[in-house]
Amino acid sequence: MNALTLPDIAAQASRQALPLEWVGMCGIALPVLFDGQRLAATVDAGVSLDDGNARGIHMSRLYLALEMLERESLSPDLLRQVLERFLESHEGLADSAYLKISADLMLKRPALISPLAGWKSYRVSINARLKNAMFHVELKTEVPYSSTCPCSAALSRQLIQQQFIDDFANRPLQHADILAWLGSTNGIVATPHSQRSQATLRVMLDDFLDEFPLIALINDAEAALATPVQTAVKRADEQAFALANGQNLMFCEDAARRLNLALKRSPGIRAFHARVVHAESLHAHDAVAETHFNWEAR
Ligand SMILES: Nc1nc2c(ncn2[C@@H]2O[C@H](COP(=O)(O)OP(=O)(O)OP(=O)(O)O)[C@@H](O)[C@H]2O)c(=O)[nH]1
Repeated sequence: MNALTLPDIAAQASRQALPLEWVGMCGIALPVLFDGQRLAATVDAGVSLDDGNARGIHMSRLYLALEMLERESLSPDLLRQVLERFLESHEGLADSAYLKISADLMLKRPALISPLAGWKSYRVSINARLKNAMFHVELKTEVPYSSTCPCSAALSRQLIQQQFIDDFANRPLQHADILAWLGSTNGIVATPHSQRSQATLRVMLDDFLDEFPLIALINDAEAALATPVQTAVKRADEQAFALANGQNLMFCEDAARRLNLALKRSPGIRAFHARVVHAESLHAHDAVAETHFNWEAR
């Protein structure tokens, strides 16, 4: 054998003629560009191996095609180009191409009242496929928020009413006394439980979008829930957060319905699936709700 001739096992015939649905690489480290940020992403890249007689695909060709993602900002068109490159480099072997990009997107968020701001990190992934010449792209993200139980709030109010009856029985009601009582611990003898909650959103995008509406999706979800977790917080911000929670008491069902309405109004989305998880402080288990729209059509 000539020293320059390298064995090419992938080019050999397969011992067992069998096509494969997905072959590729998972967890490739890649710095990608999105909305002016450089994100440390991990990428899964694959194709179908439709030629059952071929031993293997050419991993390096997929890997090298990913270089395009380093130079240009992520967009539907860029992902489609990468997937087309996957198929061109596997002509006769593969009919379908797949790409998944996962990263943490950092967004700077202002405080509710004070002139402060801080960063929030959102787990995002973009899942694209080119199959039967059809291009599909799905966005996934996770939005953390706070939820206060409406039932617990009602039960607490009832106890506060009972305390009021006990404390003011047979006494004339004086404005100043009531005001002082409202500011005392007796005026809030019971408090409703709240929980750190998370919405996981998956959306299928309309065809021919110029850019990924990821930030709009996160903003729309946070606006609908009205109680996103905060970054920089002074007492004035904490008080505003308490008010926001009190004005937006939510079971997990309420949160799912809010998201359903918001995502239907959000532009560029043709199908979605939302799952909310309220990490209960009443129980050691979670309260969970799911909702979707056009999702079976994916
Ligand atoms: N198909 C396949 N390749 C693997 C696997 N694990 C490692 N590789 C290696 O990935 C490397 C790159 O594969 P190719 O893209 O076919 O490399 P190449 O033959 O030099 O490149 P081309 O000339 O473009 O085909 C090879 O050295 C393979 O041995 C595997 O499970 N499947």
